[in-house]
Amino acid sequence: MSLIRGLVLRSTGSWYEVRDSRDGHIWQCRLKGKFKALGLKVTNPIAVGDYVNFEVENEGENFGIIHEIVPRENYVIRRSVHKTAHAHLIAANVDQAILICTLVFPRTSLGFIDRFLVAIESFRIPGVLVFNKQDLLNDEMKDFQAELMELYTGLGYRCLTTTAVAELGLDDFKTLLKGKVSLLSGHSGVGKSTLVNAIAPDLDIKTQEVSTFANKGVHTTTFAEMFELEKDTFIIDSPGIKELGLADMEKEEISHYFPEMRDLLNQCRFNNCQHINEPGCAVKDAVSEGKIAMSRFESYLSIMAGDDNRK
Ligand SMILES: Nc1nc2c(ncn2[C@@H]2O[C@H](COP(=O)(O)OP(=O)(O)OP(=O)(O)O)[C@@H](O)[C@H]2O)c(=O)[nH]1
Ligand SMILES: [Zn+2]
Repeated sequence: MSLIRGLVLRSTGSWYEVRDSRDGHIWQCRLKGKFKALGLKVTNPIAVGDYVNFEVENEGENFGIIHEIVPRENYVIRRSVHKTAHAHLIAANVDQAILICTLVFPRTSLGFIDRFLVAIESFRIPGVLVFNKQDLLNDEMKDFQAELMELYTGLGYRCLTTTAVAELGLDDFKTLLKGKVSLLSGHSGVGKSTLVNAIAPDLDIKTQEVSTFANKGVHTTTFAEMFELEKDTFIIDSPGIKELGLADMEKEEISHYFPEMRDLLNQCRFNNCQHINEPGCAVKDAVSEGKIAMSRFESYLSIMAGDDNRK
């Protein structure tokens, strides 16, 4: 029996919409009875962005049966708040994670940006910040934004500016996406839909809420969806930052997801230093010397303190 390679664009938990890698044809697939997951402890074995090998079940009706998953480059999960419970797989094989931000209407806080970046660092996915609504910034805000862009570019995150409503910066945004699988995130109201609609008017990227019944009561599970903007260019509309939760992250891990702290970590006096108030802390020294931005250190402290990560 010959298997066909395909890309999972959408899933409801029991059905998978799979794009035939040969011709882009869409198949409705279900899992083979004895399907073997990839060993991750997750509630759903397959997510959007997964490549699978499937068998044609019914050519005329476009039904297929998924036999196996192709090993993943990376994946994004929503960790469970309860350590014993399984995590939810959001997406796989993501080339970059883009946060759409705005400094006004609504203002994306620095804490929120940093939480996003910490989450994607933990998944080892490159991060990009797109600052939208340039038309609404006064000079003071523009200066502030320039400082932020310098800060984040210096940390290795690409930064772009756009004005979706006036179609400014859209070429850069398109170039950013071209040939890649991008996860798009951002607070409601930052202009995510406006941006995507401006570059791909035929799409309708409304996030889909799907309710599923689990053993004990009702759960609302949000599944991400993948869209093909043009050949080989895909976006995943991710349900939001809370999906990239830091809930179950170990405290010792967090500093490793701050690129500016990483190289200093073995220079602290105590090897279990939490970089909060220990003497001889290389991270705190770097903060006092201005080598680490105060806003980043504040985000670090707030994540360490377990503050709500949804704001
Ligand atoms: N002034 C200005 N307004 C913008 C810009 N981009 C989007 N908007 C407006 O901001 C509002 C929210 O935009 P949406 O595209 O719906 O935002 P969203 O991020 O998709 O939000 P959800 O649909 O809730 O997820 C709309 O009224 C847009 O017209 C921009 O660059 N400048
Ligand atoms: Zn330290």
